[in-house]
Amino acid sequence: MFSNFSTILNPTGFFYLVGIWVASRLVRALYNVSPFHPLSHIPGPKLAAATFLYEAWFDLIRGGRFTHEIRRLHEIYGPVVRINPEELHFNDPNFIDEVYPTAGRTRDKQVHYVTFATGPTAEAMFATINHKHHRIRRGAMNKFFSRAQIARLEPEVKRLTDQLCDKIIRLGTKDHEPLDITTAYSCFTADVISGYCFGESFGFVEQEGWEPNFRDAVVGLLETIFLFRFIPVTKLLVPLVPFLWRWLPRSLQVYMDESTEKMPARVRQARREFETGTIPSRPTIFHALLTSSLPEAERTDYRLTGDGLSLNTAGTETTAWTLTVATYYLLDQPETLARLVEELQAADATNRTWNELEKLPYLSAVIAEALRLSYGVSPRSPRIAPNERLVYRGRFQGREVVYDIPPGTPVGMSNAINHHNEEVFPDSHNFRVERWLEADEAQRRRMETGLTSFSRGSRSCVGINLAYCNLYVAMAALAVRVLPRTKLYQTTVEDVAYDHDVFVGVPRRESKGVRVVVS
Ligand code: HEM
Repeated sequence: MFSNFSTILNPTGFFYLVGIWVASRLVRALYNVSPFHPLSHIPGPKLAAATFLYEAWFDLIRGGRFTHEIRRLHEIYGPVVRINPEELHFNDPNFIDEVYPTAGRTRDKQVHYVTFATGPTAEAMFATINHKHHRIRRGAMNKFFSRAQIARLEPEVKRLTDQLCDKIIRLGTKDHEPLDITTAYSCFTADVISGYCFGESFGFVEQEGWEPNFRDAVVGLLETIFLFRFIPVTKLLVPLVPFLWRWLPRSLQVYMDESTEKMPARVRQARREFETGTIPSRPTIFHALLTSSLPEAERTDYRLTGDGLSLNTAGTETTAWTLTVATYYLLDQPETLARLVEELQAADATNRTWNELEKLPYLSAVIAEALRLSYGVSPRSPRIAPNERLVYRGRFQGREVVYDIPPGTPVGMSNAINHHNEEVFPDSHNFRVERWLEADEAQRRRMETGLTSFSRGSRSCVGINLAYCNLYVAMAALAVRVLPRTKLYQTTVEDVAYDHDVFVGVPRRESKGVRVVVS
């Protein structure tokens, strides 16, 4: 046996093995583009159908630019495109509910999509492949994020919002330094989530300045997703990160400390309280999961830590970026801000509840438009119907097209494409609040369907109520108290315009952020 092993390890054996591997990839690529492949009838470039290298070129090498390429492919090939050997992409709002149906129809996630998750987050609800498995995990979390539960949090969101507005004004009028407003908003959203989910706010708004915060660390970590997706072996390096501690930037150190020390400690404390029957003063998501009907295997410290970490990352930058996009456009379009302030002042908005704020039409339209142009998760988020044959019927270049989609095919749509469908959102690159107010009933329904910021169906955002509560309460207060005394500083539309994906959509790399000065 050892002599066989050493034969393989000698240079000839090694090249022999590499040769076999390359030949097997070539045979696979040929099969992928052959008429025998079950997706051979779906249009798309042959190279994309042959190999994942096509996608890797745009996402890994060119840095998160595959969604732009997918948009281009739809222009050439129509509403359904085969974007890699196994996966289809759709550009048709009428098909949203087929790709993302409610829990009654089975939808798995695709391994290729979630493979970037590492460590405990690979065990989080978000990364769960199997539909039934996900339903069990999600069932335990839904109640914690229900509208009624979030409404109880409202006084805390209000308190943090006031603290945020006070601090922006205090620091802005003291040192007159330009402020990267996303950093401030990220401090706020991280504090809300930590206060609600983990029983204790991180205190980023309360601290003297805006540092530390998780913003740079989260964006930095999201930058790794394509590396992990296309070269999964690089995930083996992740356990080395704690040993690189003192060479890491400060923001990453704070985040790593949170992930590797503090989050597991919170889980352990919640378990101690659960086991000793202690009633916590502020129950956390971990108490909710431990007291739920989750099976024992689902309640390990490791898995609960994964859920905690993913809640932290999922909710912070998404909400902060939506507030940033709203802020940019309101400052860039003074007449829009004036109309919003007029509505808010007439309604005495800073003393209104979330429920009451949601009834204000102009504020709601500002939030909808900010969600549209901030995208949430910008690239595609595929789903698999393992046992269901989907049938797509649509039109392309004046003729009807019908495609039969075999069970087990990953199918997806992208917010960065959905939100620029010109038939649904004419003049889609402009922030036009009025589109939501002037639309007739039918057009409004089309826009509500086409707005997929929180995704749809069984895997849609579990934090949607928390996100809306933050957005309504914070937007109302910021618009009345902060924005009328704020100006953009060396910031243009390029600093909010979608440029590439890092899971969420972000502007060009040279951007210095949305910077403001307060007087
Ligand atoms: C404007 C704010 C937000 C946007 C636009 C947003 C968007 C999304 C989207 C598009 C998904 C689906 C991802 C996929 O298909 O793979 C998602 C899932 C998720 N979001 Fe959010 N989100 C926001 C805020 C939040 C908040 C505040 C939290 C919680 C604190 C949160 C927690 C989650 C979790 C845990 C999932 C995974 C759900 C599951 O797998 O069942 N999000 N979000």
